Amino acid sequence: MYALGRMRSVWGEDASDFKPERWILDNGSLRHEPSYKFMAFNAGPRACVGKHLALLQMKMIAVEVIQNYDFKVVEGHKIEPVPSVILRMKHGLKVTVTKNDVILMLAWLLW
Ligand code: HEM
Repeated sequence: MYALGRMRSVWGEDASDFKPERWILDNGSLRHEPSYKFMAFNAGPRACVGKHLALLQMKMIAVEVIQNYDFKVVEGHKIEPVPSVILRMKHGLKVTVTKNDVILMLAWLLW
């Protein structure tokens, strides 16, 4: 898959593994990578000035949503990226969203 191949070439063979500890050095400090490895906000003197605000908002939304809902990808749904500068999903991401074990809706997350 294009996106996974690209991720591995930048972040290593275990790129798709959930490993938060990959960002912590043996001495306990944070590991920094060159900003050019993550192009969404670009890098250098004209990089996006809203980057930290945007990332903070995304994290706040993710925490709220993950704490209150469960997401399950609909079986058989084809997950395919669109090869482009930004990472989009060709068919969206079809998921079942549940809260307190009650099925609320069948949602299409287009991003
Ligand atoms: C997901 C959200 C965002 C993405 C992906 C994004 C991405 C980008 C990119 C790619 C650039 C061009 C950088 C370059 O020319 O090298 C840019 C510039 C800029 N962004 Fe964002 N941005 C986001 C959110 C925001 C927010 C929330 C703000 C303001 C609160 C903001 C303010 C700006 C400004 C002022 C520039 C121009 C910087 C300059 O030319 O010196 N952006 N952004």
